[in-house]
Amino acid sequence: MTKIAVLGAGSWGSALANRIASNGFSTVLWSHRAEQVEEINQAHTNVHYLPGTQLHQDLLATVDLKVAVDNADIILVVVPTKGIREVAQKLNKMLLDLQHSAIVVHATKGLEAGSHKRISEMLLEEMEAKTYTAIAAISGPSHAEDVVKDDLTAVSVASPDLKAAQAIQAVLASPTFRPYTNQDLLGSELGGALKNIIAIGSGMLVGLGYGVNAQAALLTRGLVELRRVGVAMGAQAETFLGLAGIGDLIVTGMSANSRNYRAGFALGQGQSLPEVKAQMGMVIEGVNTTKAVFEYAQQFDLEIPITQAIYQVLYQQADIRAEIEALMTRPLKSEN
Ligand SMILES: NC(=O)C1=CN([C@@H]2O[C@H](COP(=O)(O)OP(=O)(O)OC[C@H]3O[C@@H](n4cnc5c(N)ncnc54)[C@H](OP(=O)(O)O)[C@@H]3O)[C@@H](O)[C@H]2O)C=CC1
Ligand SMILES: O=C(CO)COP(=O)(O)O
Repeated sequence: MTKIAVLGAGSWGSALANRIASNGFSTVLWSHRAEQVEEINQAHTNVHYLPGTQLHQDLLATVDLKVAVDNADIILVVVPTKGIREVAQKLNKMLLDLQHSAIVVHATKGLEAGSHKRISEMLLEEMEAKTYTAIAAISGPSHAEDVVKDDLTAVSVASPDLKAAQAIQAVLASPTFRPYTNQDLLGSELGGALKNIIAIGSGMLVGLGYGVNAQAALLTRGLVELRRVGVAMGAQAETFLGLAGIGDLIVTGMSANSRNYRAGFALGQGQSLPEVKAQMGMVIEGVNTTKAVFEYAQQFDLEIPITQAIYQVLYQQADIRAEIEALMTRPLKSEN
């Protein structure tokens, strides 16, 4: 029987594990917190990360990484960007000890602070080639809160290895959850990571009281920046018109389920970044990714005025209204 291990029991790891367990696959969710494992196995809930959700009763949680990954066909890594290297190192050691290899797929949406590296680049650096048969990424518009309610969702499963992407597609798919394969791993990862910056900006606009015209302008011009940075990093331009690009930009930029949007909203309402982080209790990936992209664009002289404005607000305590005014009064130019 196909076995799937999911590493990381936050909102998205739990929702994906629940999705796969609901399809009847043997699914083991690894958490580094013993009390959370007990809650999932006994009450079938994960109240902190998915309040009000009843998880599938066959979903097994464990703190033992060996139990999770032993004989797993697919290993899904869903911890925040800053935890990726630590988890990849543990996974690598365990797979070497077990003399086992699997398809390794991640669903994390960020860039590493400092190095500007993508998640798959970090996985490849931390894991020996004999521990994985393929590397892939799940991306696209998919809030955990909606997926656990079986709201209709489509995602992309990206890997240069089409057969691996199809294997992942098969374990996730249901009449309410439709994964598409995509071979542009780089573009899919970048779309998922970079849209978080613009989602913070969209939340700021709504927090300040601006309307849908403003949001549409921001998302559209934000997409231009995503594509510009993505193509400079080696992505295919058309990926940004797909689920991992505009799809995810719409969902995170328009929905109060998004942590990045909610963070921006609270900043727009006048809260400070430390206050917002303390209250969220979940990862806000776009904050570090804004810095990573700001630095990358400076290094390669890319024009990304919206991202630069959001960077100024997050890292230089710039006034949001002043940044908006500066953006709106830049020299007039052609759209393309
Ligand atoms: N939430 C969503 O709807 C979606 C999220 N994503 C992406 O998925 C990734 C994870 O997000 P999400 O699930 O929301 O995050 P959460 O903040 O909800 O949960 C993160 C989980 O990872 C655990 N964790 C963190 N570091 C480590 C580590 N070093 N070792 C083991 N476990 C660790 C946390 O444990 P602890 O409780 O101890 O902190 C927590 O269980 C992010 O990159 C996000 O952008 C993508 C699509 C949808
Ligand atoms: O990427 C996501 C949905 O596709 C989740 O975004 P947030 O991390 O902002 O909630």
